[in-house]
Amino acid sequence: MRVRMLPTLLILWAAENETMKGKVIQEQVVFQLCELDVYVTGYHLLDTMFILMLYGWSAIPLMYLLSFLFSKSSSAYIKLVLFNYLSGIFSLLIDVMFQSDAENNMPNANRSFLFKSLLLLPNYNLAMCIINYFTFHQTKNWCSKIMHATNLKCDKQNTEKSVYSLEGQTIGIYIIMMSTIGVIYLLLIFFWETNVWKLRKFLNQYIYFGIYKKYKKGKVSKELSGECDDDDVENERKRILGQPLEVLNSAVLIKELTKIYFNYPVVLAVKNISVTIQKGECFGLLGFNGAGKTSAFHILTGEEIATTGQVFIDGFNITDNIHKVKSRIGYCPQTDALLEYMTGREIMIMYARVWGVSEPQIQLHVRKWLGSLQLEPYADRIISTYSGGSKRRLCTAIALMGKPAVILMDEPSTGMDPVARRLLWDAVIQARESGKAIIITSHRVEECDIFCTKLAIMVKGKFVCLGSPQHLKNKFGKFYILKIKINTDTHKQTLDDLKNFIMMTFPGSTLKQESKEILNYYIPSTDNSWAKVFGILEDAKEQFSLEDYYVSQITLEQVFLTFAIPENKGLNDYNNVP
Ligand SMILES: Nc1ncnc2c1ncn2[C@@H]1O[C@H](COP(=O)(O)OP(=O)(O)OP(=O)(O)O)[C@@H](O)[C@H]1O
Repeated sequence: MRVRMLPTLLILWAAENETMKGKVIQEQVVFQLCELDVYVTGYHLLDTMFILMLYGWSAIPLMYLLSFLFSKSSSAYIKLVLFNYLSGIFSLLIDVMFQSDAENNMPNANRSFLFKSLLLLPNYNLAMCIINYFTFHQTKNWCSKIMHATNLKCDKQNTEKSVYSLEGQTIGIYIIMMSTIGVIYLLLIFFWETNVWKLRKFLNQYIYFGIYKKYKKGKVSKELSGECDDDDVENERKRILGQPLEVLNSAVLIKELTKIYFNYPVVLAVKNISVTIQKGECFGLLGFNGAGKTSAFHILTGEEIATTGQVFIDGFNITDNIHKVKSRIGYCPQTDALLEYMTGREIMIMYARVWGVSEPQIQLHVRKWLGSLQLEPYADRIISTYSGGSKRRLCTAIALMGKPAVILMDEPSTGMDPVARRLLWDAVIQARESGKAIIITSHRVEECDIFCTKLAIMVKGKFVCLGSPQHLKNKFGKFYILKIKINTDTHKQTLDDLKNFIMMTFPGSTLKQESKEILNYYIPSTDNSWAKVFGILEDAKEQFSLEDYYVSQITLEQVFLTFAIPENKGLNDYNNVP
């Protein structure tokens, strides 16, 4: 048994590794090592190749099918490699144990079921092909040499039959099984690919959510009501609910979108959000870690199913027309989705073809996008050699190229240096101005301030504010930032007088920071026009011999940070602003 198992296991190892070319080389090395000429001499090499090709035909679809069980590629890779090794080894052990143990008490029906089940495993079929092929030819060989061997079945019936026959120790049944299960697994993949979306939709929207709603009625009506304290968010919601789809006529329409992860414990990631994004608009989704941005984003890209609510992209409902929607979006995911063994130019050409750019135009089109993100110098290098920032730039170029109606970018500037970031901003502004709708998530608030025309800040799955960056700054930043640079030789009494002057002239102001040279105040903007503030400070500059002063509006980042304090309901309270 050991003699039969060793080459078989080695060949299994060879067959499971990497490319077909690699397999053939490994296989020849194994045959040479084990001195198994029977697999390579004469036309036998063709038989061996045929067996290995059928193994690939059946194993690859099975691995693809099983990969749906995993959400992470790394764990899928490790577990499927283990599955391959173990299924090969154990199926063979089971076969050998039960075939050789005649006194086994297992009923025949069970034994037959067990063997039939093993035939569904490509590794078992491969192993049996290899073993039986060897045994068949070796027996034939010995029979031709030792004419009257007593313990060998050297009768004509045995020696003249084909190795592909279905009787005795031959490989016919295993060849048929590998061919058949390859087709079956491919059909299952096709069925899964075409129906998984409907199945997930049914499970999420009707089964899981139905049960959840039944047992958590109070929580659902409280958390998922969609009502919001902020008037902009509330007005947008009412506008969307009150108008028909045709009137809203938006590139992206998100209507009462909710996402619940039905794990343990259940997570309400997105809670009834509504917003429209028009063509030529760039919508920035801001929020702290865990706010629900990525969940909302994944629904827009079709990676996740919405639990309730609707999303329309370019007029198509994402839940009913996922394939049409996918062909209308450009997507730059958070993790670089690149084929690492292609060059930058090759991958761009591939995507240009996917987008349907005509062949004569492809080179020009690709050159334009490579140039716009300054990727030309690396264009002919393999992607795995790119730096993190260059990979992000390539992902951005792929998302922006072609003719998508909507572009989705998940933290596109992560890992980019300031120059690359500028290029990205220019490219996004250009795409926006060409009439595309862009949705972007970013932790860089200043970035959203530059190119977003509309912003929403998400906190615990809900929008807490909505509007243009300037609108948000005006609305939530009801104070100015005043920085006063004092002379280093200013007397302490003069400094105290200056502080009293500011407090008296701008009641309600707060001294946020004080250093040897700089006083940093937040002063209320209500009742204090820019002209009035500058007029007062010009006088104060003379009176207190100030070196300089600087008045500015609150930054978007400071607006964003006000939402970091959960109890900060009065967002105009600048004592809470960091
Ligand atoms: N697949 C998942 N299964 C269960 N819970 C999830 C899953 N994905 C996200 N969550 C949970 O949903 C909530 C929102 O997560 P999400 O990733 O959408 O937030 P985010 O705003 O994108 O955060 P970050 O800025 O860190 O990417 C979190 O509580 C998170 O733990």
